[in-house]
Amino acid sequence: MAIVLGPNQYGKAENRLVTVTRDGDVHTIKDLTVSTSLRGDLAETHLTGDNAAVLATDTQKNTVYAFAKEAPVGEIEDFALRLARHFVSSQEAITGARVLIDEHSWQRIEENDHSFVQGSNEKRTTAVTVEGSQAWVVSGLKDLVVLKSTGSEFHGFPRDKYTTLKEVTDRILATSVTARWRYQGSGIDWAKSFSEIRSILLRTFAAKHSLSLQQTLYAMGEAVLEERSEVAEVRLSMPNKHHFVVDLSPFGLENDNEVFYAADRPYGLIEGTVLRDDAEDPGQAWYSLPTF
Ligand SMILES: O=c1[nH]c(=O)c2[nH]c(=O)[nH]c2[nH]1
Repeated sequence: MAIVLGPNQYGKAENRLVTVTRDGDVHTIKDLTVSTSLRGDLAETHLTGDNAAVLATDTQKNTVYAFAKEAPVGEIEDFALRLARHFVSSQEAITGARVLIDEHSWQRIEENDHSFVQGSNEKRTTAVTVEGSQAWVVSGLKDLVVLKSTGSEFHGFPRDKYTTLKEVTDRILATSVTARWRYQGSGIDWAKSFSEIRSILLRTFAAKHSLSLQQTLYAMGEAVLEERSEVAEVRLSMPNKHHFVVDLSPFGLENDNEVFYAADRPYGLIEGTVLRDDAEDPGQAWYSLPTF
């Protein structure tokens, strides 16, 4: 029996980067959390502590900030691609790089040129992987919280001796959507694609009469694939943010689906992938991202 080093990567996680771009007096800000990780011939540092191949995580952090100055950050996908390609092309030992970026939202305060209010907690995301000359872009969003106050039912599930859940034909359906979609093809307008996919997800959540959150999840992924040819695969993670009808009968009151207890845990966690059956195999890079 021999003990060997398995897959490994290293980098600087969650660099907080804010840029201010000035067009005369009008400022624009970008607020990003950038994580880098590198892979390659890194056995020596693990086995002997020889760091000749180790581009320090501190250097990776500095590169993120320097790149933000040297050229406009632009769309997060382009910034991530630039960084990942730089690490792979400039370091002989490094054969692969992954750059994850979350973009936090700020909105301009009224007509003010340089004051902003933080938007919701929703983030736009990207995960770019470069291996040699190949690149994969998986973009998405997280913490997109949505609720519909009707148009949702849940019944027909098995009843065993532990089942207490009532069947319902009208309930609140609420979730916090994490979506990741894998791009295929080239020449993609990242900003336009993002905003159209986001509105497809919202529109489908709202319009689809739901018999289960699973059905809603599939419909949301299916709609993205039907409308956006640049997307090969969509992964969705959707916690069921339960809203329980409060029993008001002890107070002699009838609750006609009007008063709810919004539970924060435990929550049902519904996760799934919707894909084209002829999508090209993305290889290891996609599969080694977090599954959902
Ligand atoms: O849409 C739902 N899917 C479930 O799997 C489930 N399970 C549950 O208790 N409530 C719900 N709702």
